Amino acid sequence: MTIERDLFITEVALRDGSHAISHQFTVDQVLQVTKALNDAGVPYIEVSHGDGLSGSSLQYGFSKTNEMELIEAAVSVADQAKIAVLLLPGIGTVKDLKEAASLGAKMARIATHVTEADVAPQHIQAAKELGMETVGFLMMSHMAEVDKLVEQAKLMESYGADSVYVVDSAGALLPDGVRQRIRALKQSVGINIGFHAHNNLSLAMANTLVAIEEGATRIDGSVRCLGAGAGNTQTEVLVAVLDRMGVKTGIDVYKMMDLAEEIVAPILQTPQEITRESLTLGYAGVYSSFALHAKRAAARFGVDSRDILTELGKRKVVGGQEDMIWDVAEEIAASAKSPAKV
Ligand SMILES: CC[C@H](O)CC(=O)C(=O)O
Ligand SMILES: [Mn+2]
Repeated sequence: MTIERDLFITEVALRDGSHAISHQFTVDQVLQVTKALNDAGVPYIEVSHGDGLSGSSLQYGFSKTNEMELIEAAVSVADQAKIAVLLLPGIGTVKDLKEAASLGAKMARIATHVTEADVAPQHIQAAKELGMETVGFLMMSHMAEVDKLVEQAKLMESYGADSVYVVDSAGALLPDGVRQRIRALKQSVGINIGFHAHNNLSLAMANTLVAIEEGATRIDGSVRCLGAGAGNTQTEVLVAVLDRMGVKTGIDVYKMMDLAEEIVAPILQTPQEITRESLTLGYAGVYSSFALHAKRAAARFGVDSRDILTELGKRKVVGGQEDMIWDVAEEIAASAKSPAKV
């Protein structure tokens, strides 16, 4: 039976949510969550370290369980859903992609900074050769003007991506910024357009609805908001809202509610909410995955995590520069001890 869908939701809790729980997913958790999502009718489920394949490291945080074991577990219970993996060129390699594909992953999302799509062709082409559906994932999209974003999306299209995503990694975009970006992409590229939100300014749902209004048909969500920072667009809520709007997602609302409550909520160390750190991420335009690192650095150096994040925003620090979090914290602590003379 083919399920009718007006758009396709990718559930990212088992990848983006990895940041929120310091990459501590177990095989058992992944089995339970994936099976329930699959049975609810979610078409794509992303499973990887939070920073993508091979992200497990001192820089980004070590995974409790090897992600290939998690991918294999997810594939074993997903008889309808496709398992997706995220890869950041420079962190993950073509070898990782091959391994994930051999385990049954069917979608590769190749993520680059919004101005650096030109590091993606090799990985996109390798994913296509492996028979995977392929996404160009333009992170920190708020940092690029619309024209630049269009240029980069066209590059992703030229490399063979099936879809291109506007990724609001910092949860910093306002609805009008989403509207302009999705509208411009819709007019300029011929592939599917996707949107990935973070809820740091409590705008994930509103921004996602604007993206859909402007023609995005690939949408990310995280159940119970299990994603970096304040999480992503809450999948079970999105499914309910779209159902009320008459938009077909092919996903069962009650099953989503049940899995959110009974399977995902118990995994959370603390409920996902907009804390002062996550609000600062959106306010200052900082990568959502920096929240926990900044909180730890703040505790270590006895400084305010908001000062660290605000300074990172001013310096336009991007993913891959996590070591800067500690440098900035140390600098703030040092300048507090010896304030500059005026
Ligand atoms: C570090 C990768 C990042 O978490 C990808 C992503 O979901 C985003 O940029 O929002
Ligand atoms: Mn994200």
